[in-house]
Amino acid sequence: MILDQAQMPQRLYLKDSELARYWPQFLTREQSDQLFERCLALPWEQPSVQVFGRRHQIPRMQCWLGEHRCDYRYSGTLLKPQPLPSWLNALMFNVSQHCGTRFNAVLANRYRSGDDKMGWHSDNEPEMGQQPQVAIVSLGAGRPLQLRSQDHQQQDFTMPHGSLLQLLPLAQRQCKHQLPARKRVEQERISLTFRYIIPGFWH
Ligand SMILES: O=C(O)CCC(=O)C(=O)O
Ligand SMILES: [Fe+2]
Repeated sequence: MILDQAQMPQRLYLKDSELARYWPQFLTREQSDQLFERCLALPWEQPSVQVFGRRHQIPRMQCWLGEHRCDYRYSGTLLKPQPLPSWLNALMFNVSQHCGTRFNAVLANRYRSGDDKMGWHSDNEPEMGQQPQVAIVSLGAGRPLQLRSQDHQQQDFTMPHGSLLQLLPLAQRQCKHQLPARKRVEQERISLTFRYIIPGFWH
């Protein structure tokens, strides 16, 4: 993997193919602070999911929001979207323009401390279509997001307050990513992971 940091956005390549685009300072400090405060008031939940036949609570909080009929199937449960508040809709439009694609839903994740985390996965559920699109806006504590290819090359993104990371469809096909625990982090982190969902896929 090669990260080209010469221009904005920074671009990550695997051989000749682009995997990701990274804007370390997408939002200003003021915008990021205001967004973080607004996100705290979202209807957060900590659902239980079934993994290999056992139920357990996910190690973070989450909230699924989106346009009409953008249901998301996640570890055996079907998430119905909460309506998008106007400030989040405006951010989704802005992120869509930067990424050159259209998002219509967002999975918000809240890591209450460094103990909360998300394990290795790809975001390629069938309702995301053949070219799964995800872009992540990070707020609060800086926590590294790790991207690893099938042949175990790895790139870490530091994801500071107000940064944006676009994972291109190839990154979901060829790599996995995770947000590991960071024992010494006490501050909260919130990520807004914008996605495109085929409306009505599960109807
Ligand atoms: O919190 C993050 O930055 C990553 C979240 C993620 O990978 C996801 O929601 O699928
Ligand atoms: Fe993900």
